[in-house]
Amino acid sequence: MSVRHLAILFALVSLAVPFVEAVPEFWITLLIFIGMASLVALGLVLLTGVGGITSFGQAAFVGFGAYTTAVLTTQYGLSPWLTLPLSLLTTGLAALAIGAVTVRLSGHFLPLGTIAWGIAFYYLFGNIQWLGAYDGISGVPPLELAGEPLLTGRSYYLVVWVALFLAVIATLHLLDSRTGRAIRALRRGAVAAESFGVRPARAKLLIFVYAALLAGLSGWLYAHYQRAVTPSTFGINAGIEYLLMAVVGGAGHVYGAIVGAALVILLKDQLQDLLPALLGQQGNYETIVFGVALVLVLQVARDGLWPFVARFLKPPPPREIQSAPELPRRAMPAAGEPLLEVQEARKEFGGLVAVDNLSFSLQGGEILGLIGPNGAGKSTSFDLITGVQPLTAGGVAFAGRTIGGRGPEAIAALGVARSFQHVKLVPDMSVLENVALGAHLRGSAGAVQGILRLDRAEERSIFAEAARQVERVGLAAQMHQPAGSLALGQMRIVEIARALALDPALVLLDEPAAGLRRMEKQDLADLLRRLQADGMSVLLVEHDMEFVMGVTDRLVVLDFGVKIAEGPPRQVQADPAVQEAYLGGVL
Ligand SMILES: Nc1ncnc2c1ncn2[C@@H]1O[C@H](COP(=O)(O)OP(=O)(O)OP(=O)(O)O)[C@@H](O)[C@H]1O
Repeated sequence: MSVRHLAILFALVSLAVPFVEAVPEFWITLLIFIGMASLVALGLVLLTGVGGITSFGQAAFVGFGAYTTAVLTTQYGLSPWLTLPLSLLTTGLAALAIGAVTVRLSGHFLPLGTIAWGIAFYYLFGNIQWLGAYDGISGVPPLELAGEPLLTGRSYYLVVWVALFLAVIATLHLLDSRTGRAIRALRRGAVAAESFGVRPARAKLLIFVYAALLAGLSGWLYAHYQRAVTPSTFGINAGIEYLLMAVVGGAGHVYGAIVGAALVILLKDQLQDLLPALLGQQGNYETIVFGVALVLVLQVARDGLWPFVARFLKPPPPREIQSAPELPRRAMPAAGEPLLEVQEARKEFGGLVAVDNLSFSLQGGEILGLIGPNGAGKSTSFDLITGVQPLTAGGVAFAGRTIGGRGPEAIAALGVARSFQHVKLVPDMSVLENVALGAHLRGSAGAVQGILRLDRAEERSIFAEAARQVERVGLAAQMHQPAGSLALGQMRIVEIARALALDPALVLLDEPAAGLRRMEKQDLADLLRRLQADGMSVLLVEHDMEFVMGVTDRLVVLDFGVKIAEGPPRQVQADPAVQEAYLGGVL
């Protein structure tokens, strides 16, 4: 059975539950809570599991959704269905404001930030008199459907679970879209994603707001089910429980959210009776058990429980490549015209001058080698050209435009693509999907189009292009394998395919031949010559001198950040200063 079949079966069975008389009311209540919690956990799967943003404060957004509808229905007499968009709007705006500050935090400051506002909102809800202070708001009206109030658990159950299934479908669609690829790429660090046009702060804010909206929806459902709201439901304890659900179920796996929510809620229900009976006194002991469980899960099964379930299921079939209209191509610069001009570029790291007033130029259709001993400043030069590192002084111009000082996305948009010395692929994404990320800037579909599946035509074109580039670099046989399963040398070639998917005028390749066998190096040299014949320019950093000598038109040699030679390969090879820099060993 495949994941898809299991999901459909599960959906059918769960939607049939309220119609089965034999299911006790008590179970219906538990299942309603599982459904509402799954919505929050689903947001966390995207936010924490996929996007790498650990949030302890998600319960506060449940509170925003719940309080908005409680206030609007009890104090202003609005109909509950009318308050749904307003609850989502309030939650979304709150998330935009909080997220704009939070997602920019790095390392442990980010989860700490979420704890801080998780606690802050609990006290805020509890101290505002018109929100009922710590007593909260009661008398929230029930939802009505076709004029009938949904007062029974069985009728409410369907609303909750239909909302959950719609949210699952929306999240699956989002992940399988241009935006989803960008979000998944971000977890492995922002540099590669940025170099292909993803704006990390924007993408992170997007999933922050998306996760908050799911939490707000859960809060809206909660308010009309419980018919009352109190701040204690939306405190930091609840925030920790939601995170536990996502982690136990398998942060990063959409269906793990439901598994985790079910497990935590069922366990909590049992432990709340069992532990006080065992210990002989009342108390929230289940919180301690949850803490221990979280630590154990992180030790034993970092990916949560879903991968254990998925092991028994048929893996999804490889993505089908359908014929689709080609994406628009960029006009290549004229051969021999100046394309890249590096002017007195300087980069200091503290007291260390990594690149020292470096100037060189590269022409359209040229393959230029940037060589030099270890630590000479080659990779730093790449970072300066592609905007990954800001220049300390000097400038860089590309196709007549100043690019020094611009961000990596803006430079990528002009047609500059690169590979990295330390491979930066998303290991659990297929080779094809990794390469498709390279075409990010050639598409335009946003998150909403992705969720509504209005992006299919563009996605077909992006994947057809990605497949072409994978074939172009000779990795057709590995196209559907996870990128992380390839040998290091092949991963470097995948990075070239990803760079080509951007349709660049200039590709910067950082040690592409490292880890390749002799035949593979020959294939790579042939590929570079074919790219050149197509009008592309290449800036190449490479330690394999035989390869460099065979493929480049010209060389620039760096030593301690300073250019010590420049010219045709044979002339540079004979240069005494270059021989000296390499201690006579390599050249
Ligand atoms: N982010 C950084 N912070 C501090 N120093 C750095 C940083 N990046 C590079 N350096 C230093 O700058 C110098 C140039 O490094 P760079 O990686 O550009 O050299 P390279 O020529 O690419 O070397 P290799 O061939 O070994 O990759 C080195 O001394 C390195 O330690």
